[in-house]
Amino acid sequence: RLTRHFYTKSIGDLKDLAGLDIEISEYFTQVYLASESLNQDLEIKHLVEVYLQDFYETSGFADFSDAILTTAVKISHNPICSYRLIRRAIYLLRHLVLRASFFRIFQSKMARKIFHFFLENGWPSNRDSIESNFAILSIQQAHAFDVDQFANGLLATVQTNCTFDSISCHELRQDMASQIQWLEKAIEKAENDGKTSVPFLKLLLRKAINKHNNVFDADTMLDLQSPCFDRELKHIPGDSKTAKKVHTILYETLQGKQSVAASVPRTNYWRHWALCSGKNFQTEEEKSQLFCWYEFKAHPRFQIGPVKMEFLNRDPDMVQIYEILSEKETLDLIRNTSATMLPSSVQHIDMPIREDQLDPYEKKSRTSVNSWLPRSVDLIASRKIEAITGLHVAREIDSELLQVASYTVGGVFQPHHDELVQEDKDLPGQRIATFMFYFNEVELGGRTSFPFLGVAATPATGSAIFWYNLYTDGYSDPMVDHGACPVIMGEKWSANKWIHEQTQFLDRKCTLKRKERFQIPCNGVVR
Ligand SMILES: O=C(O)CCC(=O)C(=O)O
Ligand SMILES: [Fe+2]
Repeated sequence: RLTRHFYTKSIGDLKDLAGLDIEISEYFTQVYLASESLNQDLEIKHLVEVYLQDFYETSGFADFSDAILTTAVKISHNPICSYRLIRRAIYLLRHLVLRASFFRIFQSKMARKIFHFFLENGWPSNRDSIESNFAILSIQQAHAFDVDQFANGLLATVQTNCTFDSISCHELRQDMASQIQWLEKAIEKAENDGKTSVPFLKLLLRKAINKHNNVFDADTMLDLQSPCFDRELKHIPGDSKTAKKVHTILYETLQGKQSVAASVPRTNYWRHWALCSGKNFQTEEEKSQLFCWYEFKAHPRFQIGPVKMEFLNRDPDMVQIYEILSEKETLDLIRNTSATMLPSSVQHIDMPIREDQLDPYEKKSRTSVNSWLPRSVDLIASRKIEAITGLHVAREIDSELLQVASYTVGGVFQPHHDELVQEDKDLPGQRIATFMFYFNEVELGGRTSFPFLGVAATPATGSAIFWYNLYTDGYSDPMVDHGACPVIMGEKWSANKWIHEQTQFLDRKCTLKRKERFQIPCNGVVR
């Protein structure tokens, strides 16, 4: 193997770890119940107890609605279970295995299996720990999840069996308001689970409140990134419960639950997050232009098998095309990709605010793994894109290789524009259009939001979304910024086909008129 596992970003790697963890726990349970051998080393015995308690507290009782999925999949699909799993591996399992007597006591196939697994794939590292924190905080931030409910396992509308313990709550503390809320939760949890020192947490909380009150400024309260509460906090237990987070106020404003002075910034982050949790900002007038239809004219083949299409937006036109790939085709493409995925990078990021003003967890603009499929593999998909869009796609000069990406729980791609920033001389022109497939349905979250259009697309198996990135004059259309919302539960597989402008020139003529848009026809008719 050339690469280590990416436990927090790659769903396959995470499932591997979950599978191993289940086997380990079953084995430890047997040993613990059956033999006296653990009494030879009381420290190991204690570590095994702690490990098992952690396992049974979370994954051990994993019992989610879908009976078809294996336990390892259910665990990797749940952000809280996955978070606890990664920590169990980093802090508890490593401790255990590194003890000199481990292999003496567990001279078994299982011990060798553990050893080989981590030798081959690498230990979950400090980096995995940071990334899993980031994942949880992305979910919390985008959805304004209440700390109390989130810590007790509520994910939007789904109550799960996994919860955060006092150690997790302590680790999840961030700046200001979030820090205070997580620390209060950590104290509450520590009073019951005894895993962390309550006086220590109280000290941290006192410090956090002082810091908050020092930084808090009522006049600039509604500034863009204020991570504060809406007032100074008193040093009395539970005071923060009656204060509102400025984040929450802004969020509720966008949700339409509150109206706040016009000074509230409407940056695309806030809109992005609100879109992620189901809000829509299109006007009634805009909505009245949307419809779905059977397309049977774009290509002769659609005469006998029309495709289901839907306008999600007009001007710029953005469509979702349904059931364009069969389930088998999506599974084949996933299978062809899985072995070669590496963490995604970005060429640039179109941010409304400067990088140094961002919270640490906003800095990671794209947390997924991806890889590119050879042209021979994506040919069927490319031909379908050609039939639907009327663009040239299949040849080397027409488009980039199909980029398949997958996201685990908490995986995001912050809002950005798909245009190429540094024009690559080898590539024939700008990315005139994007055709993006969804290979699966996401259990919860994972939409693609278009903050400026005020609409988000929902992943549906075998469907795709399509839009033009450029005006007909060749300049980029800023309205089609878009971002991937955090996956709350499940996993997400999508694939981008970036179509280049050069070979389209006979069919998509450029114009001298400024800022005119390409239109997507409905059975040959444009507006
Ligand atoms: O996966 C998504 O929803 C969006 C991905 C995207 O925008 C990209 O890869 O450029
Ligand atoms: Fe994109």
